[in-house]
Amino acid sequence: MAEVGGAFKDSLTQAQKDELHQIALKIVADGKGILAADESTGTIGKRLAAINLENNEANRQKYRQLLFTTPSLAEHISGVILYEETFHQSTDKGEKFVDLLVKQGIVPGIKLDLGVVPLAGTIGEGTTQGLDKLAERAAAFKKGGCGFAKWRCVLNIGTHTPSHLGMLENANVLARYATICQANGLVPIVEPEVLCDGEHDLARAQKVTEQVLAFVYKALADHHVYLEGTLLKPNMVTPGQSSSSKSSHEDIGLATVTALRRGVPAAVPGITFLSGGQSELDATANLHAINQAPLGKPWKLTFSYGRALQASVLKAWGGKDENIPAAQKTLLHRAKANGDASLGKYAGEDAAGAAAESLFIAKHSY
Ligand SMILES: O=P(O)(O)OC[C@H]1O[C@](O)(COP(=O)(O)O)[C@@H](O)[C@@H]1O
Repeated sequence: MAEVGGAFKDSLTQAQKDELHQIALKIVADGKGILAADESTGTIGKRLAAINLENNEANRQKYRQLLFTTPSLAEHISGVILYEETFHQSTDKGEKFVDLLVKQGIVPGIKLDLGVVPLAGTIGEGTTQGLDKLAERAAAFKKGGCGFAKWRCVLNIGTHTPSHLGMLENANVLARYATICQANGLVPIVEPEVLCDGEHDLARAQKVTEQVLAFVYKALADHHVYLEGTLLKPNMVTPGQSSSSKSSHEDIGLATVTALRRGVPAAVPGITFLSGGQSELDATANLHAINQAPLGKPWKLTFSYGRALQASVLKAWGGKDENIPAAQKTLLHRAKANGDASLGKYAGEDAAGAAAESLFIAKHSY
């Protein structure tokens, strides 16, 4: 298509679109989801501190090696998001992590954003930086074997937030990132995370999520983003962590799918939720309830969890070599539970152990 309405020049060839669409479909294949292992150095430091390990490059490599060498990982994991340092790392035997993942049929992805910075003139809101030289970086990661990317924006619910400016700016930066990714052959995962900090109830969380999604998809349309070659990584709609009202998994499933149906075009192939500090068991049960919600769902609904896939793995490992097989077994167990939940076929499990612990950290600055 050369020009439409005199103002649009399609910048992607059909072959580019087909490639992006195929990658997106592979990531949301039935019963599979994403392992978000892209914690930046500061964030992984907090995870390692919990098991008394020093946050140095050797320990970060050791931990990521444990994750990526898990036998049968690809049964329920279709994509892994990497941090830049991890992208350059290899196993002890010298195999690049990226190659190891590709060999297993897992699509490697890369976190392209460079973190949240304050948005001047707002009440504590932020925007996400990293657009400078983004095309060059995206091209290099594509060449190095990545098939997708991630960019996280953060919005918070308060009496006066998110503001119009906060929603507009974050939607726009996500759209700019998305076009740059697509031009360079990477499927952009668009992540507008509405944090669960606060006393708000389920209805407010739903309304804010709907508004944020409306801004995001308006911006993606304005920037001519090819939706079939994107994925969305949203929060689930839950009451605020400090809310006095508690909601059932079914309520959360219904509120989440209702908000998504109002804001996410059917052209988007898949929605891969973040876990946002929910306990492992809640994140799995809520994903199951979302897939069970009695409403039409034109997209795949699966997981892209960081904490809710890794918390009990870290505990089982504890930094000790002899615990690696047990930790890998734990990862496989959680991946399977979430894979089942993405099909609405999670049978539940014992609430014992680490999986039931809340992973929420108030005012968590990433
Ligand atoms: O602040 P960072 O280091 O970029 O990490 C943010 C984390 O948030 C996520 O987007 C979602 O993680 P959770 O599932 O733990 O909420 C991860 O992909 C990522 O590791």
